[in-house]
Amino acid sequence: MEYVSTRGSAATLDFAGATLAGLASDGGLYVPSEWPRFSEAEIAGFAGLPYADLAQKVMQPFVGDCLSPARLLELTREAYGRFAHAAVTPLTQLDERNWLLELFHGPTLAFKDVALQLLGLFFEEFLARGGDPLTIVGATSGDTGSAAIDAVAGRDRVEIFMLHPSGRVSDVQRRQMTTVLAPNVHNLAIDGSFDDAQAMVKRMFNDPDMNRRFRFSAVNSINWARLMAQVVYYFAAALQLGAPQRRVAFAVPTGNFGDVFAGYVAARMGLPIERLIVATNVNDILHRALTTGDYSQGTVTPTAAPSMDIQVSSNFERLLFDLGGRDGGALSRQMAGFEQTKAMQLTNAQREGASALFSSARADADDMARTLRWAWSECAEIVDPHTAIGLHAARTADLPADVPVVTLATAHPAKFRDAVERSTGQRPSLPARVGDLFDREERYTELDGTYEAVSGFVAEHAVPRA
Ligand SMILES: Cc1ncc(COP(=O)(O)O)c(C=O)c1O
Ligand SMILES: N[C@@H](CCOP(=O)(O)O)C(=O)O
Repeated sequence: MEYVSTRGSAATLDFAGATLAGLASDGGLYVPSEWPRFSEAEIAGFAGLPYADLAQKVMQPFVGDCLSPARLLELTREAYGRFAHAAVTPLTQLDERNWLLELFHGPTLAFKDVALQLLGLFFEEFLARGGDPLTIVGATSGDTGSAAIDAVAGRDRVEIFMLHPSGRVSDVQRRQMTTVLAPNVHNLAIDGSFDDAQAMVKRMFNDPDMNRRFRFSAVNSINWARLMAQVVYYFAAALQLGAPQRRVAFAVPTGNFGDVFAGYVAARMGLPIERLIVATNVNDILHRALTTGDYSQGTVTPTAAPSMDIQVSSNFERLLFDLGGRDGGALSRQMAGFEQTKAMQLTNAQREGASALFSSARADADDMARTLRWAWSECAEIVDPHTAIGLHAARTADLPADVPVVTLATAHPAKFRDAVERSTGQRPSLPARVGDLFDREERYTELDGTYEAVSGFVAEHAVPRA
């Protein structure tokens, strides 16, 4: 399998190359040159497989000959053996129609672990084949940071710099990052929003001087390997609900459009998905884009679902590329316009293509609180605020009556226990594996939100190319 850039001019890479590169050198994102497709019989044959085995089958076409099937299976077994639930991503029924896909049984209690536990192993595997040490620079609104740090802390030949917006992540999220004291981990709290942090990361990847000195890679969902691993749980859930004979809809709490893009990939691979419902909070650039075609960046409003406080959704570029005829030159011009003016209109092909599979809903603070209370009082489930936004979208979606709706439960409620307690009166406790979080020492560096401050810090602490 070959990987091409959404902006058309970067070198084509294989899976290992795309994983280590993270972002393409022309500023675009890597995507497979074509979508592998399973037949209905092949999908039916996946039913009942253990999660790690299913993961190997779904991912092998993307990995190609960079890893043998036996080696990929060893890695998926190692990654998913670290999860606290035997099913890895168990499915829970809420009512006649609504299901929750619990994606928070990994080490850091959010869906990011599903991909990042594996990505840490891929880095180790591919770095062992030679080349310069890696400098990972990432941006987080709370969850990617802790999952990525857990995945690479203490690993040889990897240094990680994780930028989070100062004061805008929950206490649990911050401590999950800042109490990891491994020498290769650098937490940077910056003035500004997640979008500012993400823009800085992308700028560093395209800074010629920094690139000459350091070999950068990404742990955000701009890295294709992140999304590839997330495709698997769409198959796992749909198979349990009767796919491929039965169609299933998914409601996905969305910020950077990574998780829901993985659902799109599953559909392109042949999984019969009725609809992908993009659920946003009041930071609703995606809801506006999907309903009116207007993709224009507003200012970020802090909410009780802080991981979704995002107004520039990196992976939307992958969708626009695929729906716009895979024309890298045209997309490059469209994105350059957006980067200059902070606004763009979707083309007719992009709008029509998106509306065939996606719909969207926006939840404000009241919608979220009401849904948290509904889940607790009617279904005896405590969900986290992000999941509540997904559930709000699931419950208000216009779908055929016989289609089950799976809401992705993207984080453990204890990560956001103040917000959960405010709405439900229930304070979820932290699972035992992170129980001493508030007794641990914290270490992080506060930086002003300028590129110079961040790149200067990275240049001082990263391991240069040989
Ligand atoms: C708990 C939680 N839910 C939802 C999201 C949104 O996912 P995505 O950015 O892939 O759209 C995030 C952050 O990415 C998150 O941390
Ligand atoms: N919500 C995310 C934001 C980064 O998203 P990513 O999926 O692109 O890494 C977070 O929790 O950090």
